[in-house]
Amino acid sequence: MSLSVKIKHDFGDFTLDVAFEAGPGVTAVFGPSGAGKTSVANAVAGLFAPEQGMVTLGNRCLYDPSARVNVPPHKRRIGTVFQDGRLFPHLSVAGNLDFGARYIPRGSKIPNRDQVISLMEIGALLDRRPMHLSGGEKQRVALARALLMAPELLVMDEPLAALDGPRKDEILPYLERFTGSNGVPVLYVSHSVAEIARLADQIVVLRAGRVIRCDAVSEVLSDPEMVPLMGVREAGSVLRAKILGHDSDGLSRLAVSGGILLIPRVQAEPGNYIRLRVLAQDILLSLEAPVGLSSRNILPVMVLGLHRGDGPGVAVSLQLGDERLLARVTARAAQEMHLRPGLECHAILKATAVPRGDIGIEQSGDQSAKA
Ligand SMILES: Nc1ncnc2c1ncn2[C@@H]1O[C@H](COP(=O)(O)OP(=O)(O)OP(=O)(O)O)[C@@H](O)[C@H]1O
Repeated sequence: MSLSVKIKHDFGDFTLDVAFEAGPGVTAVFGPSGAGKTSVANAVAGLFAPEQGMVTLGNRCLYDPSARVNVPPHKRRIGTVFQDGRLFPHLSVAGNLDFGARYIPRGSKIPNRDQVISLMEIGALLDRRPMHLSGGEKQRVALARALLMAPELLVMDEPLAALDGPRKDEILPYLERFTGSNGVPVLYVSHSVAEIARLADQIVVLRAGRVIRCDAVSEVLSDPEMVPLMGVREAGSVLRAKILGHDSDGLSRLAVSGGILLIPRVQAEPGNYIRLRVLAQDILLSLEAPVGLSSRNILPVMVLGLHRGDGPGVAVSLQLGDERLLARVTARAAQEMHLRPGLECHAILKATAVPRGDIGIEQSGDQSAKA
């Protein structure tokens, strides 16, 4: 099932002019505040009718003003999850979960209610009203409700934005299960690079109402040209790694394309795949293979390109096996080391540089989508 979006709308002092295709898996819509992300999500969900354009899902046209087509939100087969949960306050959790079922067309493949409840661990909450739920619990119920509508697409608009840091970390594994287990494509609006690195497969980057990039997450996040938009502290790459084993000293051994990495113990069994976000600022470069260094993570890489920003830093994209790595060094170091495309060198990553929040466990049903 693929989503095709082509919309144009003049808000007066802001023009939205966006076109992209989203395939299976999770497609992030990323951009700074005011770039048009929510307007895109609303146009897809049927909550906003742009002046021109077309929205199609699979072979169904959902919106085409020139042909007077505007399928109402509840008939679009799109599950929505917003920042504030938007649960019905007068219904219990069970009532909220069952609400969407009335709009499921006959013959649809309906998800198993008990399985969804257990996936989101909300079995103990079924009799409660939303006002008696925590922010994280509300979002888990909203996720379950969206899934139980048997949607053909899920639209999530900043589903974690209203939660504080620890609450975000708590709900991210549910989102991973959610996006990884059901095979329904997801349009995920966020301005958080960390969330996108962990959850998304593709990314549509918006700036001032236009699409400036639409590609695989691993490509976009490791592109040095994207660093100004991501923010220098957030810039980094996403690596797919297989857990080889857990050592007795508390480190896990991972195979990444092009080498082996050691990082603090990962909470998943050997054989599983994880995605690892490696920040550009946590990578050192060395022309020679370093000896006598405390870091065990020394990977052979080749310089692909450099991007000089306004500050003292240079973003360096690197080829690591089949993957891309992004490093940030000072312009002075880049000059003195004569860093240039084609140069072979060594990337060094401190084992403790990858925080737990930057590790996503891939769900077994989703290997192909995240490959
Ligand atoms: N109904 C409206 N009337 C006038 N302008 C609007 C309307 N809706 C959105 N806009 C404008 O369109 C632009 C994009 O808004 P939108 O909410 O889609 O951006 P966003 O990327 O989701 O931003 P944020 O991350 O801050 O939520 C903004 O400049 C906003 O002021």
